[in-house]
Amino acid sequence: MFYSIPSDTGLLLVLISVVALDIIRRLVRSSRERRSSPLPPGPTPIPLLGNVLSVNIEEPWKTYTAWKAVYGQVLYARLLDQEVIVLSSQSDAVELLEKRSRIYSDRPFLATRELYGFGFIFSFQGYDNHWRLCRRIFHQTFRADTVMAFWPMQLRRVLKMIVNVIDDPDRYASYYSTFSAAVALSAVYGYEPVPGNDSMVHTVDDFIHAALPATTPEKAVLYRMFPFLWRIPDWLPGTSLKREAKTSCDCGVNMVETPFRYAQKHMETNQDPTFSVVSDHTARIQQYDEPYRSDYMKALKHASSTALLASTQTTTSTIMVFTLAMVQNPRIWKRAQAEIDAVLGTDKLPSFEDRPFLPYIEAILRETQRWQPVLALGIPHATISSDTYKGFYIPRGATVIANVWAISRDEARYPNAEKFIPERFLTAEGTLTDDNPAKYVFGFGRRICPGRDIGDASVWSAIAMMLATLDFTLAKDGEGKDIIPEPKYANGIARHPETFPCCISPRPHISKASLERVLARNG
Ligand code: HEM
Repeated sequence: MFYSIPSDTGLLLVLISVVALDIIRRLVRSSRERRSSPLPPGPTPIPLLGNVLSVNIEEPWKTYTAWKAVYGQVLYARLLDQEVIVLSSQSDAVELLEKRSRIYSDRPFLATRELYGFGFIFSFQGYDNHWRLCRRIFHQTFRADTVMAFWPMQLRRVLKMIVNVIDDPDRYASYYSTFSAAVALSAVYGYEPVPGNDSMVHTVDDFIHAALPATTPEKAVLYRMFPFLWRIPDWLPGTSLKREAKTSCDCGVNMVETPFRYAQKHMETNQDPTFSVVSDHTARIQQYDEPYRSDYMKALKHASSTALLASTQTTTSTIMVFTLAMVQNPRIWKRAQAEIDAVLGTDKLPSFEDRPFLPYIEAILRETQRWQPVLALGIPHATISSDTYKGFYIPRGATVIANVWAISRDEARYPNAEKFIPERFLTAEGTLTDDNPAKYVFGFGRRICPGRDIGDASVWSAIAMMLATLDFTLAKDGEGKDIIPEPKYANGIARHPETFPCCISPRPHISKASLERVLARNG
């Protein structure tokens, strides 16, 4: 793992010692700060490394969930010098991250953030004025009562996605990505990508691929433990980390600037530009003077590119999870189709006004969010000051993780939690229960996902429209035998099943031509 470290072992030992002393100094300081209350229970740490070697790096949520069984719902671990509090119940997450949000709304230091050009992603930004401004921009365009302006565009983009899937079913996953990127590009920049090979969609993909290695915990640990790696001169052999980081920075700049330039040009040349985050806020910016105007412009660029990134991965991953669940459970999509046909008939496609009358579709959406949460540990928070909770000491600067995976796997609340069972969200009368996973899969408190309303609308429209128009069956091998999908999960920015073989085809009364007619009628 450390093959790219320079061969000067003497220098290396000195530097490791410096890092080790630094860890000891910080641990001594934080233990002095500790008063009478004990830390929450947790696994026994080993000197310096803490519990880092006991964590499943690929799927840390599984380690934390296993620890919950031993140490309880509020536990403490140490990863190198990083103190971590894991909250494995919704009520503790609400109590701390929401009710005490003035303490729990910071983000932990991410060693790879600046190095890999993530500085613009405000999801990782500390709790400061720049974050507040980005958040306000988001809220003004994406709050629950304004996102309805995007509904017609979202329904149109879903239909285009379904037409493409009918045309070329083997590439379904790539059409899901185009759909998610198209909604974000349209809502944020007023840009309508072309299907297949759109250059703007590529700017997002390029950044994700370049930046992905840096999002792995191993890389963050590497840089945290050996910050001098970044200062290795370029001429030394084995400086691939630096090259990787430079590519990521270049792609990041491209992702921030290219769509933004497009949006500005579009506004200059159109009397009536499409409503979007950029058009909305470029108008608002005019009322301010410098230096606030420059701060606002910077925040607008950062909020816009963060929206593009945050929405693309999460939406695609959720639709992938839904598809897997449907292919594995034909009974469920057949029941959903029966509900749609009973409520709407077979001549009409679902729209948002129909949503309250389709509880089974809603239950499928909830179960999709619960069954395989795409952000299994949310995004970690950090404490701004120390705190005491349930008699335990919570240190200042601790990383605080809401373990969404553990919440979704609580057998008392969700019997047979590994199974996909939408009925768990329905009463005996067929109405929805009060349990809504949206209350935990979108995070908590002041950092709760600000794109949740538009994200929810994208996912609902995709699920409802796909169920109304498509059948989901097992693919066949060369001998005509069913291929049972055994999906592997990719744990990148958002967790999702990798593409798996399946057969997605139009329902008997649906054809590509009939959907194209609907699209033509709706512009
Ligand atoms: C559709 C599925 C989505 C899921 C499951 C999801 C989930 C989450 C979660 C768990 C967080 C962390 C919340 C916390 O720290 O407590 C988050 C943050 C965030 N999400 Fe989403 N999200 C989704 C869609 C979107 C969309 C569509 C957008 C943009 C339009 C978006 C933009 C953001 C941003 C900007 C943040 C960072 C907020 C901050 O740090 O203050 N998300 N999301």
